[in-house]
Amino acid sequence: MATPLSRAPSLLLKWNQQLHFARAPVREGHFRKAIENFRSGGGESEVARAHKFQGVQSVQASSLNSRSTFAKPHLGDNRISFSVLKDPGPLCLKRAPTFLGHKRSWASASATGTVEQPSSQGNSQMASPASHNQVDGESISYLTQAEAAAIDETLMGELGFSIDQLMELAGLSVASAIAEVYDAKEYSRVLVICGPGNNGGDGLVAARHLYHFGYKPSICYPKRTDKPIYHGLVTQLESLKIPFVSAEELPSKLKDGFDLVIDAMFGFSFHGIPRPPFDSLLRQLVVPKGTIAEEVGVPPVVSVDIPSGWHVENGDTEGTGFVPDMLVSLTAPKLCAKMFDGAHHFIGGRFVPPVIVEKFSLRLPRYPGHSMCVRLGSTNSKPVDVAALRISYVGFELLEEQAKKDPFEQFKVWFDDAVSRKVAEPNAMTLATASKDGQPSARLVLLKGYDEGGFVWYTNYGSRKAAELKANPKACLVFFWEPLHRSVRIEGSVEMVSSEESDAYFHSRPKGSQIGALVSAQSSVIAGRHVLDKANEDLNAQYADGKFIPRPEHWGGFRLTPEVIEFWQGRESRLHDRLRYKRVGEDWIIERLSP
Ligand SMILES: NC(=O)C1=CN([C@@H]2O[C@H](COP(=O)(O)OP(=O)(O)OC[C@H]3O[C@@H](n4cnc5c(N)ncnc54)[C@H](O)[C@@H]3O)[C@@H](O)[C@H]2O)[C@H](O)CC1
Ligand SMILES: [K+]
Repeated sequence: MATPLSRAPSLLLKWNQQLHFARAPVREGHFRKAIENFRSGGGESEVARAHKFQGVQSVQASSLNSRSTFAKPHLGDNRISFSVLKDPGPLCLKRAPTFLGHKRSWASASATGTVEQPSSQGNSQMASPASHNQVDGESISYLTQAEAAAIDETLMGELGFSIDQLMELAGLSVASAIAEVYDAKEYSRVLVICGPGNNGGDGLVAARHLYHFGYKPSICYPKRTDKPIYHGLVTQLESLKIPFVSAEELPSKLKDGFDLVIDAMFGFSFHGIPRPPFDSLLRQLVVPKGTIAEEVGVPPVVSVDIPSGWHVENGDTEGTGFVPDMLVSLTAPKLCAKMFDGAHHFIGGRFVPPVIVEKFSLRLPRYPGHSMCVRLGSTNSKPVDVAALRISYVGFELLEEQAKKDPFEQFKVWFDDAVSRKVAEPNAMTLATASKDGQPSARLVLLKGYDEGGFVWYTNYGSRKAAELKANPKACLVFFWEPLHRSVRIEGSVEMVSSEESDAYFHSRPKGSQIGALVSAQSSVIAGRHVLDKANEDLNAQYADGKFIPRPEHWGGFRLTPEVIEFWQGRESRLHDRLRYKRVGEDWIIERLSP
């Protein structure tokens, strides 16, 4: 059923920048006539061809069917907005030379757009010029190649910016975004691969900022541009003793020399397919499907503005398989960013003045605080197929001949592996308990010690888990060490640790945590955060000047004495290794379980 006009979704069609539209003075009457022509000409095949012509993947061919109605077309600079009776969704239209009887100007005129739901504020008939390219509730603009270049030109023309300035801000944004995601201690060795244009310049600037942030950058800059700005950037890096390495000197597995790679090869002026040596450099950044980056020696990759080698508007049209882990879009994302489904997408370039925002009808996210970058939500409009989320567990095994006879020794081997592989919180474990009548509950707690006597954690004795353990002193602990594809499951009976043990641990904790234990009546309902803040403030005042804080009676440890410990090692094709240790008297027997 057609939507009543008053509630019609509004639509903004943006004319393709490559067209000659601007040369023809267009009047509203012309447009009306064009639309009529378009409709009476039978839109279907035209639309389908337009879709192909534009190669814009996000636009599906959809026709202006008989239910479509246009009202009050509004002509902007190079935009046309109007209301249409049509379900929300993407729309594309094209009309060939006779469109307006104005052959030269309108040849191959085409337009794409997205039909929006009317805003709750009303004005459903007319889209605001700033409302194009909305995605996923995060309404931001995605730029064509021509728009990106036009924004740059305007910034450096009538707005008086210099390229050095913009590049400095772009490079600083990239370094700031990297620092938000990749810790300088863990990802210190950063390889910055720079291309011949301004994207490469952004990489050189980012490398300098990363150095000052505490990283250890190296630069691969195989095609240097002979211009003063680039000479200056190179001199600045050399003065910091930042090494320059040739493409030939790089290890074939980049992971052998670097913890992180910055791809600053090509930005929005890229065309065609990458020429040497960038073609082979890019191949070194590809993680083949079905493999794990770490195992094929590819460190995480951060792309500046565009994943290099991708078509600026259509993405990885060459099927290179290159997908960076992080993309830092500059000014506004380019259309190809819609196809980016890596883990982190940021925008940088907090210098866009309102006049640019208006001129190009930009929608940009708000930057938090004083930050130079802002994280975007997922731009991937595909719904997550949870059932399809799977990784291949390759590289480890757990065979009987390798396993220790004693499960505590085996646990130590795996726990130490998890620590040395820098698993985040390797001592985090799920503790499952059950009430007396069998209602299970589970939560994460931290292991604070283990030996042959059992596995120990501390908590509030008034909490739900403590109550359940009192009523039913049996529990299960589960560890999951994802990077190693390992899990350990421990079942047994639980008892409170001695008060001496609890005292000793309590007083080893930082003062803030000791006071925290006094503040919280864990699992009880409270009126608001202020209750905690107030109690915390009072107790801090009470125990100022290093005064001894006694362990509250309601706080202490539990120890689980295991009867069963199972070690699970993920293996290929779901044929995992499972070894179960069962206590039999003083000994342990080991059984292999089917995966
Ligand atoms: N407004 C901003 O946000 C700013 C962004 N900046 C960055 O500048 C780039 C665009 O820079 P530009 O110099 O125009 O182009 P590129 O860096 O993309 O590269 C052009 C460079 O590459 C060569 N080239 C093109 N295609 C190929 C190919 N197939 N194989 C090999 N080489 C190729 C071409 O010849 C040129 O030499 C933008 O993306 C941002 O990163 C500015 O720093 C500041 C303002
Ligand atoms: K790039």
